Amino acid sequence: MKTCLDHALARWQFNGPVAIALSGGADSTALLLACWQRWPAQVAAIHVHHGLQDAADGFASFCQQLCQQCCIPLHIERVDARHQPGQSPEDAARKARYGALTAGAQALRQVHAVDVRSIALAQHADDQVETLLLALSRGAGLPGLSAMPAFWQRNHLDWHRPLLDVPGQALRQWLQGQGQAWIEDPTNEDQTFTRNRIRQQIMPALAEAFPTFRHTFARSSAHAAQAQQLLHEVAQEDWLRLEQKPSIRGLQQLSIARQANVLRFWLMQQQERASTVQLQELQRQIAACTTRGHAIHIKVGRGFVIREKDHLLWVK
Ligand SMILES: Nc1ncnc2c1ncn2[C@@H]1O[C@H](COP(=O)(O)OP(=O)(O)OP(=O)(O)O)[C@@H](O)[C@H]1O
Repeated sequence: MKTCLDHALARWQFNGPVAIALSGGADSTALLLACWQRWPAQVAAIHVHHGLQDAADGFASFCQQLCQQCCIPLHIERVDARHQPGQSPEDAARKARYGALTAGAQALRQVHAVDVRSIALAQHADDQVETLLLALSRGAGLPGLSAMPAFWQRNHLDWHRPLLDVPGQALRQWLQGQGQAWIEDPTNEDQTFTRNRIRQQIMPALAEAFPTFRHTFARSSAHAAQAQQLLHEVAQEDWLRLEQKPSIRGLQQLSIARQANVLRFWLMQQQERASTVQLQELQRQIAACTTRGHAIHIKVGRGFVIREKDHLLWVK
């Protein structure tokens, strides 16, 4: 009988060869093994050695053994994922991991002669719901509610999440059916992480109250992603109309919603994000800016938005 995993892989299209981001946990072990069974000559693996946990060596040697057994080319990339002051440890580890996976794809090309075009991550349907709930708990806007995309391009690579429709439990059952072990991450039990509390306390309650919640929540995220795409297109049009400069007069002519949308778009270009309160204050000051002498100086992200003649400027 075909499993959800079989169906997900049957629908998945990628430019080969593909490197699986292999942590040694259940999800990426299942993705690697299932891909290798389907496309034995098209699959490689990258493991990122974080050095964050004492267990990191154990994860790396598990990945090494698994890949050796199946003759799958593996690259292990070491990273220093220590976080900067003010940055969350998980955020630092995630950023370091994406850089390391890109470097790993290059190493597979150079050292193993595998011409990797795509990287696949093993996040599944439960991870998607957790991401959406975390976004809701932060009061996120549409970008956060869109949750994780199944496909994007970055650094000349295609990035995929082919398992977003597959429940986590189905992956573990599939591995058990194959007699394949995996490594259980000891931090998954740690209730100080919000994600773990969601997994252990909220997900079972959701399953009881709304049996199809994975599917319907994913549909809501897809609607949010589509609406966000529209907002992005509107921002691009407004930005062109402003002649690609945040002119105060031009901004004043937009509705409050369009103004907020194009301001976020402009700040994104500076790699910055305004909090809701900062954006509201900025808009209040733009509205009040009716005389030559009106100064603007507002903290936004790691810098300030200031008035420079007829325009806004973002400075550090
Ligand atoms: N150390 C790592 N090396 C390579 N890829 C990783 C590593 N850690 C995570 N990934 C990839 O990122 C995905 C999401 O990571 P996350 O930490 O959310 O999940 P995980 O609990 O490690 O998943 P898994 O059950 O696959 O271990 C993983 O499914 C995997 O594809």
